[in-house]
Amino acid sequence: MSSDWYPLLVTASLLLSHTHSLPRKVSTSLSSGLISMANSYRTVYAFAREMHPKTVKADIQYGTAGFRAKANNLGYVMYRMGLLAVLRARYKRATIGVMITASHNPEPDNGVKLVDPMGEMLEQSWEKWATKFANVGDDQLEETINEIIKEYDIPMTDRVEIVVGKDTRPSSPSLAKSLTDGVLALSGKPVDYGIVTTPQLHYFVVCKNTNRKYGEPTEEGYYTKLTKAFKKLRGETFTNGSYKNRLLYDGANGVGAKKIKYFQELLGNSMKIQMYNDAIIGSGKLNYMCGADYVKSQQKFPTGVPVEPNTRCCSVDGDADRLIYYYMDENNGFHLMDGDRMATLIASYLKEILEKTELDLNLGLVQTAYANGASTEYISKKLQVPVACVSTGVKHLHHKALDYDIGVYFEANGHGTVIFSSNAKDKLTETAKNSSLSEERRHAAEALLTLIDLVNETVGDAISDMLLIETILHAKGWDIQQWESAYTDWPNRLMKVTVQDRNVITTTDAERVCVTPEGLQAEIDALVAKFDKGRSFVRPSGTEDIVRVYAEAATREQADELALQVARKVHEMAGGTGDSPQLN
Ligand SMILES: CC(=O)N[C@H]1[C@@H](OP(=O)(O)O)O[C@H](CO)[C@@H](O)[C@@H]1O
Ligand SMILES: [Mg+2]
Repeated sequence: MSSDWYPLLVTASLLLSHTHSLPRKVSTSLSSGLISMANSYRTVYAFAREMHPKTVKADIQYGTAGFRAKANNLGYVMYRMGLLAVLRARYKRATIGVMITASHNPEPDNGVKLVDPMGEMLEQSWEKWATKFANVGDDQLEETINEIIKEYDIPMTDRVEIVVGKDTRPSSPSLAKSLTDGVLALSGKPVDYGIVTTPQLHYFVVCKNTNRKYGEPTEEGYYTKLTKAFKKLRGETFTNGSYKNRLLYDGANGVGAKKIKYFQELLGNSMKIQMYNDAIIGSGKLNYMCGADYVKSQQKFPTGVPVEPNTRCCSVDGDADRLIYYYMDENNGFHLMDGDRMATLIASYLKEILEKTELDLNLGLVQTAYANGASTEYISKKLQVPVACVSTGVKHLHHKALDYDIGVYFEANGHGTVIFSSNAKDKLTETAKNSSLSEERRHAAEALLTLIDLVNETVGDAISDMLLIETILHAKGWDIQQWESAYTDWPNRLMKVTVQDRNVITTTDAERVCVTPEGLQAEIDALVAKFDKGRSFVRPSGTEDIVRVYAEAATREQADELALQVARKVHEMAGGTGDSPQLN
């Protein structure tokens, strides 16, 4: 297939996209001169590249969360992702999303990830194309575009929409401009939603690709859908038993702080959310000593939130797709309620309500190897809900959760959601409508249907998850201590090891078994065997240039010691750099 025609479009759209900044007269003569200029398309194409030239020699890799780097190194990557998004959209004949964010990373960083038509992360087989697009020289870009068009036989005539969102980082607007230039260069139609949370962006993409069946593709549509469901489930009584409808909320000085204001307004008295860490009114920096990642990884109370003993608090991360709950007890003891806790609470509640519907729908929970062993044991043995373990990264969890009628998935770091199959939705709708069934069955089905509207099924969504957790605690009449009492976490420790090349570590069995370097797994097994309740695994990070070591054991000291010994083994056998690992 010849694709020699597309530079014509490039010429046209670039001229059009840049004419807005030209004086009217010049602009008109440029537009009318398009055809005669067709032969000089290469110059125009080069002009686009000159505006976004490749500035970094070193290769970067499309990882677990797309590309992440220092923001000032990302302009050309954005431009190229704009090109790729259009190609992907044409191939899928659907709207594709692009989110500009570096999530929980520091403010000077930024990043980009593509969102597939049904809200999934970019399909794995295209990750290598994303990596290739980002790394080829400017002069190979055109050839690379031709190559992908040929490989997938991409129809290049459709006018496709690319939905763009960004977080609050100061670098985001100019990066969005580079991205948009890429979209326009291939005659795509960029739809810029401005500053939104990552899960809002996923929601817009799905709304558009389902012809609005999933909801209205607007911010207002999103707020209305979630708050309406929340209020319906809460009913007229806002407190219940030990449950109080007051929550301290840490917005991480990011988009999560901006957007919670709409919820505060729409929820009225049904839920009192007291927001802290809003950079707009305070002076705090994005994710700095606050936010979900800080709280989870440091196991510390964030700055900027007042310490009130035994009061329920939560933190979201920089793009509001992760959520962590916690509280401080009266002895200043910090208690963390992470993704495993949320997953088990949600799965247990869904199981309860599902039983009342008497429907034959299968419910399952998906975790990664980082899930605390106590949570896995509790949910599989006590609650008898099947648990699957998959590789790190939301795409793996989401994919596995599709195997169930109701699939709950969470990473321990607080990223997760629930997805419902169309079979589940159909059966619930039938049951809710069937007047010959008992009131209890019908009510349970109706409650579950409302709950589906409260959940952002497209991706883990901190605010939607928070409303879901609040709904469940309200229904059970629980305070945060009652929620915590379900099980006791095994002490655990996460460590990082720096090595020359992290890819020398390869794994299998959902990353729980190390395949190379040869002999390392046997060493880990021997170390684990020395510890009571010991468990440990190692894997190369997908977002940082390090190897992660995880260890669990019966006591804190033992967990620390096991992690340290495994980390030292990794350092020794996998080309460690710098000093031998130490506990910090
Ligand atoms: C142990 C851990 O928390 N790993 C995180 C981290 O991935 P790594 O591949 O471990 O760097 O970032 C991912 C993207 O945010 C997230 O999905 C994952 O859970
Ligand atoms: Mg995030």
